[in-house]
Amino acid sequence: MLPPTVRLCVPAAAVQRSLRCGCWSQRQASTRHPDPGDTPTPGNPRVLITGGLGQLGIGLARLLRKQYGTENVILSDIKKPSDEVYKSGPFVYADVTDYNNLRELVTNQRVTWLVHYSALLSAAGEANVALARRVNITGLHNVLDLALEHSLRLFVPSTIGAFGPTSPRHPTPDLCVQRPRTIYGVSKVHCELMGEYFHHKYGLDFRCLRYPGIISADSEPGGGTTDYAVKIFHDALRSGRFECYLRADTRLPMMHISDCHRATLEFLQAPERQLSLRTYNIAALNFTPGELAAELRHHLPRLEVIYTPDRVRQGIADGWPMSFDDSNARRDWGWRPEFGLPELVSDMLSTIKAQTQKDHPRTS
Ligand SMILES: NC(=O)c1ccc[n+]([C@@H]2O[C@H](COP(=O)([O-])OP(=O)(O)OC[C@H]3O[C@@H](n4cnc5c(N)ncnc54)[C@H](O)[C@@H]3O)[C@@H](O)[C@H]2O)c1
Ligand SMILES: C[C@@H](O)[C@H](N)C(=O)O
Repeated sequence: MLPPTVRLCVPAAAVQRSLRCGCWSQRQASTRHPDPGDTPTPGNPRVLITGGLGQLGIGLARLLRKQYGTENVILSDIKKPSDEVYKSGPFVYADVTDYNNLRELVTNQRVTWLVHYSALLSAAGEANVALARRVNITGLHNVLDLALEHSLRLFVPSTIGAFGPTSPRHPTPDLCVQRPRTIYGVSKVHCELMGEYFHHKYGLDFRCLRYPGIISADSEPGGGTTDYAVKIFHDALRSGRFECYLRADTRLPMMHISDCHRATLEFLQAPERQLSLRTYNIAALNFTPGELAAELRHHLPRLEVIYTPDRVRQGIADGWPMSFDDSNARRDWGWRPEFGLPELVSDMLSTIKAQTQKDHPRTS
């Protein structure tokens, strides 16, 4: 429960900001208007996903829509959706750096859960630190204020990138030294701490999972250090050759996208009394590029991989965890991954082949 002074104080700050920032009506054109529909209840939330057109958002929306109904899950982004996404359910333009834009959306659509996916990932952040600060830090402040003002359940993912070279790396526990050396990592530690602070001080229902590198077949990664583990599948099938920007022995925690989406849903649904932490590591597997290539060669024996380490991404990976200790998530809310390395590789290959067959029926 918020103390009365805080309840009064947060909306006042929001109103001041809304006066400074102006309005957002020019963006209505790109909106597939959601139907505000049934009254949201704790068992039937109304969910807004920010940054929803990246690697993770569309798949999570699909899962949440199965559970809570298509009209109750609104995807948003600053990018234009494909026809398929646009037709699949509600989509609205939302720039997370624009507080008024978000506030109007949350109010008009009676949003009760906010999944905040907008971010610049690790490599993209190093390439544009100023933009990463704006999207990852200002954007986060906007959603935290909104979540507090409207009593939302707020889910924000963190990452293996929230740790740095001085953290224990093999395995990395939930609670330990966190001194990341990327703007991405710094913004995620800031997020973890701000969310937990708002939870302890004002009772905000803040929930955060530290995701490993996520591997998906039908959505592209958006500028991270772990992207190689997606691209290798596409190049292996297309040309039988892959040039890797990490050394063969660079071990990182990874996860199949289905496990990531299921973990997110299960964590969002977990009763508050079961959560002893607000930020949890989740793990599935960890491997090196060399081990991934060896597993791929069980299917494609002639695969050729050459290693040309990229200074920036190798530097980032060298300071990240090699494996994650997720025992708290397993104990508190029953987290269990399903995909090991052989299952992940088989699934990626068959999904990409099926996709290619669908897109180019004569060439495959
Ligand atoms: N994919 C992974 O391996 C991974 C691992 C750990 C954590 N995460 C976290 O999960 C979340 C989603 O990751 P993803 O892989 O889908 O990222 P992504 O880079 O693929 O997508 C991010 C989306 O944010 C959008 N965006 C950028 N600026 C914006 C703005 N001003 N307003 C609104 N949207 C904006 C982009 O258009 C993009 O669609 C991120 O917070 C990321 O840190 C991802
Ligand atoms: C690990 C994760 O946060 C993201 N895939 C990145 O490499 O930046």
